[in-house]
Amino acid sequence: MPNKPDLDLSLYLVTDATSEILGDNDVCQVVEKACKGGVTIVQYRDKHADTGVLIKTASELHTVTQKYNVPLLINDRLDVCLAVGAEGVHIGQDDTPLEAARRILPPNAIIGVTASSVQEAEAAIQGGADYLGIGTMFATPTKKDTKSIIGTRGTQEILARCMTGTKHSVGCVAIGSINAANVQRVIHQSTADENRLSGVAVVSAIIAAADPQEAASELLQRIRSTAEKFYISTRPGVHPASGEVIFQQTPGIIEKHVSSSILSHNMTNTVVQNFAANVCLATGASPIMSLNGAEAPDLARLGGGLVINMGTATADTMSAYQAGVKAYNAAGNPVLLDPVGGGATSVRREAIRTLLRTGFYDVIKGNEGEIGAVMGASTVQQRGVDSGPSSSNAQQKAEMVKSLARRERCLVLMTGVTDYLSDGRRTVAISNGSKWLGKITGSGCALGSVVVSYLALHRADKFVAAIAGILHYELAAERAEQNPSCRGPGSFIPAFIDELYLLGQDIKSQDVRKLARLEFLE
Ligand SMILES: Nc1ncnc2c1ncn2[C@@H]1O[C@H](COP(=O)(O)OP(=O)(O)OP(=O)(O)O)[C@@H](O)[C@H]1O
Ligand SMILES: Cc1ncsc1CCO
Repeated sequence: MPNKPDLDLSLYLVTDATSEILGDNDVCQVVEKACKGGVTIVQYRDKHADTGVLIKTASELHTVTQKYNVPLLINDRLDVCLAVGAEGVHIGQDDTPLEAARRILPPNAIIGVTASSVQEAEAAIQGGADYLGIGTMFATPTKKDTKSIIGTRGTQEILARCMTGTKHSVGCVAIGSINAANVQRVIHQSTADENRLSGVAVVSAIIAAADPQEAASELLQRIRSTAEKFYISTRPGVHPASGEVIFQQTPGIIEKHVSSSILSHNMTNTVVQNFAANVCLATGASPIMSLNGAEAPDLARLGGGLVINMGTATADTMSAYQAGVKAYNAAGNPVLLDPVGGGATSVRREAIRTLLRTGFYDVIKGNEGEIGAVMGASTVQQRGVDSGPSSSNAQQKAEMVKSLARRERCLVLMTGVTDYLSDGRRTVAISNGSKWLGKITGSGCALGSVVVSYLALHRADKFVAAIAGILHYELAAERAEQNPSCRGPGSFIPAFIDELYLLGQDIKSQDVRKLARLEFLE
């Protein structure tokens, strides 16, 4: 056995010998294709074959994996590992105990351990496991004896407590029904602060694929692009922009947006379609109001952002939203979720759960009732789409956005007389805007359409991008209110559209620092 290699757990392939998954393919040929596609580690698992067959197959597999410099681990069977000189083993909680395995195998053997709970994970780390296989992520047809389905929340809890990602800890891969469609959200939603998965383990997503090489290569590309999608501000050593820097950057970002024609794809409600499209145009974006899920993949590749606004959701639009978020996640372009009326009915609460399960979001935006509904702990009972009276103070609202931002790994924007925005690290209160925004329908929805195109345009720091979009919107609203033509909500609307456009033209001559009522909160 060579020295223990630096483990690259990015794409971890677990083999399967059953006819439902492997069909009549040869496992060595499938693994070879998968290695060509980029799998970084392979585990040979066959719970039923005789020892002789296991050793023969493991030996053949080892010849393949060595060719690609990929470590081969054997599931459960230390004897097979020793017999073929594989790089290590993976053991479950009911298999050979970790310390026994350590005694039996050579010192450089890789030993991975399955963990379904914080306790199991802590014990495995204490015992010197080289990595953890965390799961079961989702119910999986390849493993009938699934002890516990823990989902992304359970994985996040384990990662948070085990301090993965620090140099004192071990790598972690998630396992259980992970495939190309859900891999990005699995990585994104499992992350707890700096603690994140080192990769994912898959079985049928590669073994049962028509083309295992292509399946592996697509998975690896999605895994790597998701890793890059993490906020720059949370990367160690990168100092997030704050205060002065934001004021300095905002006019330039707004000016760039005004002449960008960046795509703002809206899967929005039937009430605000026209208003939101006009708001987008006035800010310099190019709107498309399309609820056709079938065209989402093409639109997702155009470099813009997507709004999913549940205002007039139906069963049909729900499937369009799901197609939309999947397409934009896959393309790596931003998605904003606006859970309109989320706190009003049980149907909407269920829709939120479905959408959070389907993909991941760069921004979750809503009024207090809606943000409460996403948190699963409503602070106000919504009467329809409006928020309802609030009993939370400023500090509680700031806490709400911050904790949801940390939980969902995204920006959270809670609108109202004062808006609260957080990326889980930085939180600001923005008190610009006009009272008339609260008296017209769709002002929150249209703000979402603007924020998403700012995110698509300014990729360096989503938090700064969102602030630029909010200020463009709210400073224009202030100017519209001051315009003599504005006598109430009706005449406010055309004045507002005008000012969105005009502010874009003269932003460079404005002192944003003076105009913005923006307070940084701890
Ligand atoms: N009284 C107010 N003063 C200043 N700005 C306001 C006021 N009320 C709302 N706004 C602004 O209006 C925008 C929309 O916020 P609001 O909370 O009303 O959204 P919403 O309830 O989701 O709206 P809708 O469902 O009609 O789209 C935000 O930019 C917010 O700051
Ligand atoms: C009034 C209304 N009803 C469903 S969506 C919507 C627009 C504001 O949210």
